[in-house]
Amino acid sequence: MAPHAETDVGSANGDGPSSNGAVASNGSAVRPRFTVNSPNVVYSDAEIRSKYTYRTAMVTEGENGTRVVTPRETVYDFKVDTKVPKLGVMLVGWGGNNGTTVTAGIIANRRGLVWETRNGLQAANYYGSVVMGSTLKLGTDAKTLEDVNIPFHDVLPMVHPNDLVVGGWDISGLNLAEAMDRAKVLEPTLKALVRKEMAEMVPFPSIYYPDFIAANQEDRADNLIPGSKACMAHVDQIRKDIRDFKAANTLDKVIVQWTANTERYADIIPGVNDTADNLLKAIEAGHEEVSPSTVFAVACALEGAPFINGSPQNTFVPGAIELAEKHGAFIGGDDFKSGQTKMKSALVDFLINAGIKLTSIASYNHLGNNDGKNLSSHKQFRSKEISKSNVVDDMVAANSVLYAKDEHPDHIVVIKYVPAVGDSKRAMDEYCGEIFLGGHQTISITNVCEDSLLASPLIIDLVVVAELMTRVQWRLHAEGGGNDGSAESAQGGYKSFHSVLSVLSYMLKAPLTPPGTPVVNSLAKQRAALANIFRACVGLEPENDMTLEHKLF
Ligand SMILES: NC(=O)c1ccc[n+]([C@@H]2O[C@H](COP(=O)([O-])OP(=O)(O)OC[C@H]3O[C@@H](n4cnc5c(N)ncnc54)[C@H](O)[C@@H]3O)[C@@H](O)[C@H]2O)c1
Ligand SMILES: O=P([O-])([O-])O[C@@H]1[C@@H](O)[C@H](O)[C@@H](O)[C@H](O)[C@@H]1O
Repeated sequence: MAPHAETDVGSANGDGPSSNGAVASNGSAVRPRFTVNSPNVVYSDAEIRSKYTYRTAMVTEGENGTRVVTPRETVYDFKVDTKVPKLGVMLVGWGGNNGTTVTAGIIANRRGLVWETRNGLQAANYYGSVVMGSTLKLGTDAKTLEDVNIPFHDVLPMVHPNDLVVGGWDISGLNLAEAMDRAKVLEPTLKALVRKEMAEMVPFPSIYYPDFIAANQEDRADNLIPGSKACMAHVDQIRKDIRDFKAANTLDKVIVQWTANTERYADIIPGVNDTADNLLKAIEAGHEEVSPSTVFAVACALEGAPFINGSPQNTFVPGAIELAEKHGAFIGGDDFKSGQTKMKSALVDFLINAGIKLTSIASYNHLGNNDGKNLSSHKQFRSKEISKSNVVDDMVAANSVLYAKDEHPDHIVVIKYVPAVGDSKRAMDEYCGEIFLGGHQTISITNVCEDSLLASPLIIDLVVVAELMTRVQWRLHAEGGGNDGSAESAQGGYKSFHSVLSVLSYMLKAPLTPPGTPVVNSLAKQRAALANIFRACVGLEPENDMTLEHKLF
């Protein structure tokens, strides 16, 4: 089999629809699973259009130190293209633990595999994926007044992960079956079932600039595009790989995700990576401070392929962000939020919103996979330390009752490499807080889980949501303009969301947001933003949890 093969494309276990309302197969417009009965929502063969009133409140200084709060309404039109594309995902670092695990997981789900474990039979599932494993309240049953919940995946037409065509690059040339063995994540019985297919998959050669990842990775770097620093030939080769992969698999779209080793931070140097033009010139000139992940980001922006960074380094230097904006290409990052940080962004939100003064967080974790090995090098650990450390800042800053300006809880992050525990990440956290009248509360958490089995569903969610966002457009609604497209010219054209997809924040430790806009770290708020933006696209109000129907009668 030729190199760069991918997982085959098939329907969801052959037993029914494979995407939201996917009464049609991949690559054609699909009928939604529900319709919204409102004059603000219009369905056509190819689109769902909604008129949505976004309600916020603006606060100004009033007299005598009071504040004045003025409710504000902005009316938007949203438009969702309901054609679910045939989608490819190209992983940078495909032969790593995450890359092999997510690929095997998709094959296992697509084929509806069941395998034997010491605890009995295990069937493939998408647990840990918000899109595939969680639900969303659609409304209240008109007769019983009970909640009606639907799979998150059904709120809008989305790609089904079973239909993803997976490929990618790796500096290690092992085929995916050998790489899966090296990863030591999956049960032998599952590996046996997917081995044949995985053995036919071989990553594209990749770019390797030894200064950016740990020296201990050198011995696996045997599948390389020649050259050890950034150059336009590397950008061009990556663009060509994307195009070839797209053509070979007759794909409508490709999304690229970095799940390769954590790199060291790149220095931000004026004239080198501070603007789009300077970054392109720096690559042209072979500047040593341009990282491989930034070269991938540049190639994707020029190719118009969404690019998501699942590692903590500053891939998105200012020039890379500006380049994506210029080309209207979508980007998202940084660093998959899989275990310890996910707990933290939920727990700290709870503690501070409960009025408990969090005074310290001590976070340790050790792991023995190749990620841990790479992070045992100081500069790479430093990237991770940064992404894991800023995740409570906004929650602390929002509570002026508990914290004075610039006051922060103590927060340390330690990661150690312990080869014997393999992919099983062990995280130990101690949260200390001050309670009523000088009392103290200490919460200790131990979290043991397979690192790659946590990260793989996030890779899927990031791809599915990012793809959907390429099909959502908006414009300000002009009074008198219809929602059916008839008065379109009078209202100005539709445009896409900002290039920086902060809507992906739920899946990422250090969410990238459009320049100058705030970062939201609270897990609950991140999920609400995701769900409510999707609801707005079908003309539904945000879920408000007031349940007045159960209180006022
Ligand atoms: N697993 C998790 O829970 C989790 C959570 C957050 C972030 N991450 C990040 O995801 C990344 C991947 O994790 P993993 O466990 O799969 O690591 P891994 O070391 O098993 O895999 C990384 C792969 O990237 C390859 N690689 C390195 N540089 C490359 C380059 N320039 N081009 C192409 N391939 C390259 C390596 O050969 C390796 O196969 C790491 O940066 C890790 O920090 C993982
Ligand atoms: O997502 P999370 O559990 O907070 O963070 C994890 C770290 O604790 C771990 O050391 C690292 O190797 C993983 O890649 C991941 O970043």
